[in-house]
Amino acid sequence: MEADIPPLIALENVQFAPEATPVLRDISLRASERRIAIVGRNGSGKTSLARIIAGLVLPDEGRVRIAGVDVGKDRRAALKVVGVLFQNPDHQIIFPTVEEEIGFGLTQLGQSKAEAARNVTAILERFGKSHWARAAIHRLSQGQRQLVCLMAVLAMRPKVILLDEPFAGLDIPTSLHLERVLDGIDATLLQITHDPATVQHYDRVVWLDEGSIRQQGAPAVVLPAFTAAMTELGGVDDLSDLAG
Ligand SMILES: Nc1ncnc2c1ncn2[C@@H]1O[C@H](COP(=O)(O)OP(=O)(O)OP(=O)(O)O)[C@@H](O)[C@H]1O
Repeated sequence: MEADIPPLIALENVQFAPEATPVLRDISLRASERRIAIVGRNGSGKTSLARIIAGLVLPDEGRVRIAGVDVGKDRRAALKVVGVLFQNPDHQIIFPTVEEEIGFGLTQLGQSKAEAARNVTAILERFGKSHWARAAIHRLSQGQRQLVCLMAVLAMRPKVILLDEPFAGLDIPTSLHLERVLDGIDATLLQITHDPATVQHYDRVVWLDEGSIRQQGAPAVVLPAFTAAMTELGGVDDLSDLAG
């Protein structure tokens, strides 16, 4: 029976309150769509939610299962089911060369050095970037470093890829290139964004507001409501009223 198939992303009553202040309040989400967006104001809890879904942070209450894996407890299994692309590539790059950076995640998955090297070669070929293998990462532009991070995540073949504002800081041609690359990816994408235009073709939009899900559903329904609310706030708001 279809109802018995667990959803790819399953959150039940997730609460997160570091320093006793609630950041996420009773979040429940069951989703199996291939393209899911998370929108919300600054400080509404989007990145916190992404970190919990990736298993990088444990919630104070509630259950998180991605493809059936308890990502907070089983870190090795979590690496196989969920990958993360942060807004700033420099927050995730740790190695000096492109091949070392991409290879690291693969050896973390348990691949031998030879197997990892084959997979590094394959992903670089797929993106037409074989000549980057020995390149010093710090010499690449921000957009190029972002692409290295994306290749590193894709090489690990996770079922779900979390994207935290992946277009921030990228110029228009680089953004369009990244958008085309993302559109062609098989995995489920969960994208955090402030730009409704980049996710209007998605399957589902989740609107976070002060740590709770205010609305979720089809982009054609949720995005206009979100944009109208943000525009209204923009008319009266000042920076001292930023959420958080
Ligand atoms: N570990 C933590 N300790 C204390 N406060 C935290 C912690 N993590 C997040 N917060 C607070 O939770 C709130 C939500 O932060 P979060 O980064 O999840 O929001 P966001 O929606 O991603 O914001 P933005 O759009 O500005 O990136 C903020 O007020 C932040 O200061």
